[in-house]
Amino acid sequence: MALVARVRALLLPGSRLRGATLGRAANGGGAGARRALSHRVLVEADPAAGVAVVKFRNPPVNSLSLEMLTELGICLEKLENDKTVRGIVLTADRPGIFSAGLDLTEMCGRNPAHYAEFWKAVQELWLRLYQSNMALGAAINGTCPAGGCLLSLTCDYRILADNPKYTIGLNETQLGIFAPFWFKDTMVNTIGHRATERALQLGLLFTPAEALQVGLVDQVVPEDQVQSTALSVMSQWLAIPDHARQLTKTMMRKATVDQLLKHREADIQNFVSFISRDSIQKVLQVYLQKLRKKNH
Ligand SMILES: CCCCCCCCCCC/C=C/C(=O)SCCNC(=O)CCNC(=O)[C@H](O)C(C)(C)COP(=O)(O)OP(=O)(O)OC[C@H]1O[C@@H](n2cnc3c(N)ncnc32)[C@H](O)[C@@H]1OP(=O)(O)O
Repeated sequence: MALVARVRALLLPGSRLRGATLGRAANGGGAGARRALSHRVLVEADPAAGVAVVKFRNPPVNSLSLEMLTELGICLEKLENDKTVRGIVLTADRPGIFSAGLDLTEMCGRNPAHYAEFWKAVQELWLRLYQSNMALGAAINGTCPAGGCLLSLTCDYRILADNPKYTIGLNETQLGIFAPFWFKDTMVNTIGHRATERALQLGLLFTPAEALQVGLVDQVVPEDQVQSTALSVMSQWLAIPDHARQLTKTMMRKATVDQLLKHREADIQNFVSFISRDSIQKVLQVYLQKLRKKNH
């Protein structure tokens, strides 16, 4: 289903996204701050600063399900069309888990049409974020594996909470799957080829100190200062004239974006045939069961 159709489905009577509002904040935020609510994404906009904080709230682990991807896409599209917003900070509504990455239940026991729809939504969100004209910051206030790490890598800078429990990285190989070429390219563009090769083959999840050392994040700060630091760094990015910053960003990212645009359909087909393999289904099911067993 295309984004428009998925949005329609989410807006059907009964959907909690229906009637989402952008009103004056009940609390928090500066003068004139606005707060928009959808089911899984909370937006706190500060028009005076030109910044919106987009908070993930998809319990229990902020996984990127099809619905979460769609809501995030809608929310970003709205912000892109809002002339008062020049920068966005992505964060988790509750500290602990920034995002557990792609929702594994979307990749297990479904049919090929579902896998294709899901992968298309992952591509769309990546394209929207990676090509965004806005300045994007990640205030990483929790653990950040795989697809969660990818989200943060689409941003222009990353601030990570100084908590050794919070790890970040593309750990796909540890699950028995692997990061597709555009995940890899996004990481190469951030930390370079050799560090990416090592990180991806070993499926490394970096502690804050390691992430800082390898350049996966730009700053590690005390947990209660992640958002305020991300906002203060944002003011440096917004001090640059938009057109100059945007042209530079496009120049840096265009080749990577073009690769996916050129191979988009093939990438979907490759994903569908890979994820549909019995052997891959089995490893994903075992991994999910292990996660679930912990709690039962
Ligand atoms: C030629 C081929 C071309 C293309 C090939 C492409 C190949 C495929 C590419 C796919 C790329 C994949 C990207 C991903 O993002 S995969 C997801 C990776 N994520 C993880 O490994 C994280 C897994 N989760 C955890 O480690 C922990 O849950 C976490 C540390 C995040 C939190 O721990 P905590 O103890 O707080 O919480 P629980 O583990 O108890 O989890 C609570 C419940 O949430 C469920 N859960 C967790 N993570 C996920 C997830 N990613 N998706 C769905 N559900 C998840 C977990 O099972 C618990 O459920 P129950 O409440 O039912 O027990």
